[in-house]
Amino acid sequence: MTTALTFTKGHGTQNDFVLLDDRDAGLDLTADLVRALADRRAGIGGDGVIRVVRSKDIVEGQRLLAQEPAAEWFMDYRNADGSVAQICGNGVRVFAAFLEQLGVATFDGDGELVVGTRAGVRRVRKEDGGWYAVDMGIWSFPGGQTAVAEGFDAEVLVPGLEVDGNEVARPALSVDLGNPHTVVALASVVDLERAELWRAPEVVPRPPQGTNVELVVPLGEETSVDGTVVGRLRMRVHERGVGETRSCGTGACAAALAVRAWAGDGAPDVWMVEVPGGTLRVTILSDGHVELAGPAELVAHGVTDLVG
Ligand SMILES: N[C@H](CCC[C@H](N)C(=O)O)C(=O)O
Repeated sequence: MTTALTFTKGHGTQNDFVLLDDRDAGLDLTADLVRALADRRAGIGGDGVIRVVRSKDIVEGQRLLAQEPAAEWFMDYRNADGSVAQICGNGVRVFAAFLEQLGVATFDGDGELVVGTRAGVRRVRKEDGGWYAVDMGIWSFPGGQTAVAEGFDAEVLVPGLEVDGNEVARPALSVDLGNPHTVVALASVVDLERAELWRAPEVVPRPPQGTNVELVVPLGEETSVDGTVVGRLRMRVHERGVGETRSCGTGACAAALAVRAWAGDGAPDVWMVEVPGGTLRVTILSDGHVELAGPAELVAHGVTDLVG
């Protein structure tokens, strides 16, 4: 006998998720159940599944409770293929919106909501225009200063961008946002659109835990009304454990960090990242953190018999 399972559907710039309220920690979220929920034909459909659980009720959350301020709620994020990922930037914003809808979001005196993830705690603020801004924490270039100086530490073969029938090994820069990313610059938006991301790009050397691959085209800089120089870039992404998605928050951070590194000194710290599902704002902070801002929408609520 199946037990009905309530769910909420949400997205951040069309990176979409099935959200589950597991405040009583009674759900056994198996990889099979994740795949069934995320299936766009036989299930509800999503790039990922997000479970709301108390930090005290999940091992990865318990270790966070020793930190101040404690994150009462933990975002248990899973990719559509059932794999576990450390962090999901678009997902954190949608998770915060879901907590608000459940009536359990506690923004502190500084207007911050602290949530737990497998990559550590993440701090969320709401902006006047309705966007959520998330401190995505400390980032790094796993290839170190050598990779930054040379501009790359990997190569990527992009499907659909062969030259005279031959695959082209394109230089790429690895970026760690708590989850792995590999960023490739393309010469034009025409190439960006030509890439056939229904096939996985090949990354050399192959990262042992896989990687999210971002294809980027820098679009220049502009000066905003407050005088801030803002960079713009366009991006498509092939996500680890999913395939091509319409957006990737940690991927947008990785893309901005790579493009700024390639642009060298004097490049902007604020980037507007155009993804197929919308636009995100990335702000590279002086304390080694990076901030991701963008919308979060909850679009449906329902009951499913898919309980595994
Ligand atoms: N869509 C997510 C990234 C999921 C990354 C996941 N595919 C992985 O295995 O790291 C985001 O907005 O950051």
